[in-house]
Amino acid sequence: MTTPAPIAVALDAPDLETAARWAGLVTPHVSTVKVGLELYLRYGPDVIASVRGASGVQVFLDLKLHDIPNTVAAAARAVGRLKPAILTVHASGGSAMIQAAVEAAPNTQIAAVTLLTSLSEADLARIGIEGAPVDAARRLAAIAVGAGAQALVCSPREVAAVRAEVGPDIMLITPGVRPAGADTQDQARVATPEDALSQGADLLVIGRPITGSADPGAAAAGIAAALRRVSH
Ligand SMILES: O=c1ccn([C@@H]2O[C@H](COP(=O)(O)O)[C@@H](O)[C@H]2O)c(=O)[nH]1
Repeated sequence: MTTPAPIAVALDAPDLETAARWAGLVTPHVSTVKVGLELYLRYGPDVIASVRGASGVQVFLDLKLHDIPNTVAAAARAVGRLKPAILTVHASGGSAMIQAAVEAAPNTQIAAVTLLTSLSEADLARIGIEGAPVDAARRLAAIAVGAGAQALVCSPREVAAVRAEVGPDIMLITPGVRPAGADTQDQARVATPEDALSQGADLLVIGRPITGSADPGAAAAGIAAALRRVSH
């Protein structure tokens, strides 16, 4: 029996049955399943138990909270009761907001999203984030860790620089992961699973390259095997 790979499969499914089926297929191969806005807004808290299933796989709740500190604290407290292993907030919400989430959900790792991986350098410039994305990612990472975030979400292209900024103890989570030659779809700042891992990511978020496959279990197993080759 091999150790599950450090992959969070994004269960971005249109319905609960599909999400639970995908979770069942991938959990022998991966450490984590991720529930995002699509499922949570449709089904609410029940979705967590459904995808956790009998395997008890770690659940990552990707709600990307972004509001005033009092509101984020209340939201983090509410979902913290569901015991997700990880909950996301936007780092751009600022120190007080991140700290409020950390204090409100003490049994969940708060992961601050630096810059969405769907944004290109040109997109970022249009919203006032000029220059190389890595500079803003590092700045946001430092703010988030200073506010108590135990994890960060960043592009695999920026993960080495973010690691240099925050040190070895912070969990670095990278979406924007595509196997070589795969369609990047709406992702802009991407890398392969092997590169993300070798650049220092602790947990790779992968959705459609697995769930869009005819056999999600086999797709997850294939990427997990490729990652094992990198780490040996
Ligand atoms: O910067 C971010 C933050 C979160 N995500 C989420 O990750 C998955 C990626 O899915 P793919 O199908 O592999 O593109 C998705 O749930 C996003 O909401 C992100 O992509 N980028």
